[in-house]
Amino acid sequence: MTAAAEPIVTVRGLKKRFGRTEILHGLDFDIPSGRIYGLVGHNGAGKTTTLNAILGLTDYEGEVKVLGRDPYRNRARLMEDVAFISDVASLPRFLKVSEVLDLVEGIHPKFSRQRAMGFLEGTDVKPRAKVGNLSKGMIAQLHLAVVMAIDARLLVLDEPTLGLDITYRKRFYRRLIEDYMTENRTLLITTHQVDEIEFMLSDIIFIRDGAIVLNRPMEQVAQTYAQLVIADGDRAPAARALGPIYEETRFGQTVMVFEGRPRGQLSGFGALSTPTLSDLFVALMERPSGARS
Ligand SMILES: Nc1ncnc2c1ncn2[C@@H]1O[C@H](COP(=O)(O)OP(=O)(O)OP(=O)(O)O)[C@@H](O)[C@H]1O
Repeated sequence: MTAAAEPIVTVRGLKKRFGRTEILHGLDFDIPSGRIYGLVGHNGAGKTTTLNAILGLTDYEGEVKVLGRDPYRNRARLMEDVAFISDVASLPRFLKVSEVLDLVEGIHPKFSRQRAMGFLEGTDVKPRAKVGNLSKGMIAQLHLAVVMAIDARLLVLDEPTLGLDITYRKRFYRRLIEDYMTENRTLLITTHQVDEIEFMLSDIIFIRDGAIVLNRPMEQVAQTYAQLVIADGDRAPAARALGPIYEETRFGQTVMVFEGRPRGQLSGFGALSTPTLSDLFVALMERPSGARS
C-alpha cells in the first residue's frame, strides 16, 4: 500500500469501558481519504464515544490511527489536520464574531481568516455582533465558517445541525459539499436525521449497542438491499418465502426489505426500490443481534 492510499482513519478492535460497563465492543473500520462517512445509530449506541476516540478526547483499548498517529498520544499535533464540530461545542458567548476569528487565528496555524470572512458574507452573522446575541442557527453558521476555514484533512461532525430548522440544516450541508469537500478532505458525520445527509454520503456505518452492524459504500447498499412494496396481500406469502430481513405494514401495504436477493426474483411481487437509509436502519436495528452483515 502506498503512503497516499493509506486510510485517514484506521480503527482495530476499539473497545471502551466506563467503569465496568463495556460501551464499544471491538470496532474495526477504515476511512479512506476523500470519502464522506455517515455514522448512524440509536441514542447511546456509542457514536460520540467512537468519535471521541478518533479525536483523542478519550482513552480506549485497541488501536486507533488518524493520519498515521495515535490520536490520544498526539492530540495537539493531530489537531492541526483535524477539525470538528460537536453538539456540545460552543463558541464563547461574550466575544464578538470578529474576536472569535482573532482567537482562532491566534491558535490555529491552518486557519484562514479571509476564507472565514468569505463564508460569512451573505449571512446574517456580522463581524461586530456578539456571539451571545446570535440565534442558534447563526451560531452554527459561524461555527461552520470557522471550521471550513481550517485547512484540515479530516473534519468530524457530531450532530452538527442539532436544534436547527430545516432551512438552516439544508444550507449547512449544501455549504459543506459545495465549499469544503475536495478529494483531499475527508468527512465523518453523525446525525439522527439520516435521510437529510444520505444524498452526500459515500459510505455508511450503522452502529448498534457498541457494535457495527453495517459498513458499506453507498453504491453497495443499493446493490445489496431492496425494498418491496406489495399492494396485493395475496402475493405476500410467496414473497415472504424468499426471506426478507424485515417486514411491516404501511397504509395497508406490505413492505419488505431483502438482503442479497437478486431484484429479478422480487420484481413480480410489487414495487421495488432501494430502501432509504432510515428504512434500512429500522430493518437492521430490528434484526436479532448475531444476524449481522
Ligand atoms: N463519561 C461517561 N461515563 C459513563 N458512561 C458514559 C459516558 N459517556 C458515555 N457514556 C455511555 O456510553 C454509551 C454510549 O454513549 P454515546 O454518547 O457514545 O452514544 P451516542 O451513540 O453518541 O448517543 P446519542 O445519539 O444519544 O448522542 C451510553 O450508554 C452512555 O450513557
